[in-house]
Amino acid sequence: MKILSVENIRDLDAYTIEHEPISSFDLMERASKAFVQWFVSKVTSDKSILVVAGTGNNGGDGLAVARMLHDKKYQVKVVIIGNKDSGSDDFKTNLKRLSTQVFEFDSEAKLPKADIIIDAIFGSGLSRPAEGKYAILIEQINESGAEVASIDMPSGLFADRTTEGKSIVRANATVSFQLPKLAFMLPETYEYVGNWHTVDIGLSQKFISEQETSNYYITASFVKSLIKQTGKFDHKGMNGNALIVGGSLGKIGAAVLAAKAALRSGVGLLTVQVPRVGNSILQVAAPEAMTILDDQENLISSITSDGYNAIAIGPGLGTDSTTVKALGNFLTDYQKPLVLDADALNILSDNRVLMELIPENSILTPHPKEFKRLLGESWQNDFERLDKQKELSKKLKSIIILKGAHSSISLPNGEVYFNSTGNEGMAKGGSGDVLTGMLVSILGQGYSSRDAAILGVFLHGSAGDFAKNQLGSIAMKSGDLINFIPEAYAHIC
Ligand SMILES: NC(=O)C1=CN([C@@H]2O[C@H](COP(=O)(O)OP(=O)(O)OC[C@H]3O[C@@H](n4cnc5c(N)ncnc54)[C@H](OP(=O)(O)O)[C@@H]3O)[C@@H](O)[C@H]2O)[C@@H](O)CC1
Ligand SMILES: [K+]
Repeated sequence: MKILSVENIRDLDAYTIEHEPISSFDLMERASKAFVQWFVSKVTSDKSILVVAGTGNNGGDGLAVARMLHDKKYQVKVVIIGNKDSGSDDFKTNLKRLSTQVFEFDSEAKLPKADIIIDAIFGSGLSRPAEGKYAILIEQINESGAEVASIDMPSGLFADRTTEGKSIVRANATVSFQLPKLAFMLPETYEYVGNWHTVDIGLSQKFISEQETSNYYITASFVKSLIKQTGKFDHKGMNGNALIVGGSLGKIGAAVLAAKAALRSGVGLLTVQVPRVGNSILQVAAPEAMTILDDQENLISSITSDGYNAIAIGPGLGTDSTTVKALGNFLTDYQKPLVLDADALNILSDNRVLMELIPENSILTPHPKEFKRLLGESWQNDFERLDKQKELSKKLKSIIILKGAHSSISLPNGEVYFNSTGNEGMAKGGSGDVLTGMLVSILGQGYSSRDAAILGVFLHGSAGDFAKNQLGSIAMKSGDLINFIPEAYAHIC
């Protein structure tokens, strides 16, 4: 699913109005109806509602929503902020059609009490940070103790650039029209956006398909379209031959998690290269995998490269100088895309000349701290972090999976795919090792690096969602993710 800029969204509205054709008022009716449909599925009619409306089209939506909820027997009050006489045409028409109580905002008075506030002050038309009486109103909403549902955007938050200042509505939920906004993907906006949803309001699919964008939101149907069909005459050689290099004394578990995840993700043959200390642990924990033993007892001192379709390096690897040397020697000769995680990334960050040796189209999977080390610098806000991620992907000609809520997958061509699966229960040690195993397994089956990254990240998150459903986010552990990989596959195959 594309994530469009505010300019594109405005043009999309205009195009739909002209070409469907539909009047702007009727489009607003459709949008408001979609919001109301979502709202009534969540909120019972015994709750008191306060709609807080600006005088643009977001405010127009708010007034239409107030009318529709009133018709459905909800108790609704409306507070308007701004000059009604200079409001948008559709705002004015909706004001005329409204028969509920309407108050004008008075910054000296208290807001009427309500269980739920519907926030319709500003949407995508925000042109500057909220100040003055708008900031006072937003603070009153945030302090009210009511649950807040925002229409299209939390008022005061910019959709596709960073918002200076803190006068932003803190919504429990945001219902966005048709497409998600870039701001929804970034951790720093979560406290304002809350849980977000999109509702279909029939904006032109033709126009959307013609728009150029570098930002995408990964949907299940998109992931489904990437899956290769398997056949009756497949044999293990056709499903690839992958190698995982990792483990050191005390960290063999990381290699085990990666190996088990790889085996559950469809690879035909799997070999794990571990220090000698890891041999029996691996052979018992993952008997389907073969092992290659390093000469060293407790760490990796050389890396083999012969005959594999895909290689992952990193889980539990450690950063001993012998291992650093081994990685350097390996990278000097090896040309095919790799999966690089955990200590492999830490070694690269500490030995930056090695970064130039990363093969094109490799997949790097840092969490934010590892990303910062890899980048060698910090960022002011999440939008800047995203730009830096794109730049680093281009520079390294590799894919970077920046892990977190809505993990972002940046490609060397500048595109970024944001993940739609996963949950807070996955923020535990070992979760990244599971992802690495899944990625190398999928890459080994002949998927391109891009498709492997998208598939792996989506399925990993989806396995996490199934695990949370069954076990709860507190009790689930990273090893549990592996048990739910089959359900994640079943969901999209
Ligand atoms: N178009 C369509 O067909 C559809 C649109 N839809 C809905 O329309 C919304 C977009 O509507 P919109 O473009 O009218 O912008 P909106 O967010 O209401 O605000 C604009 C007003 O706020 C003002 N303003 C801005 N910043 C300010 C500030 N800091 N402090 C004070 N004032 C400020 C700004 O003033 P100006 O910048 O011109 O000075 C202008 O007066 C969209 O989010 C969705 O909800 C849906 O119904 C689907 C169909
Ligand atoms: K809003």
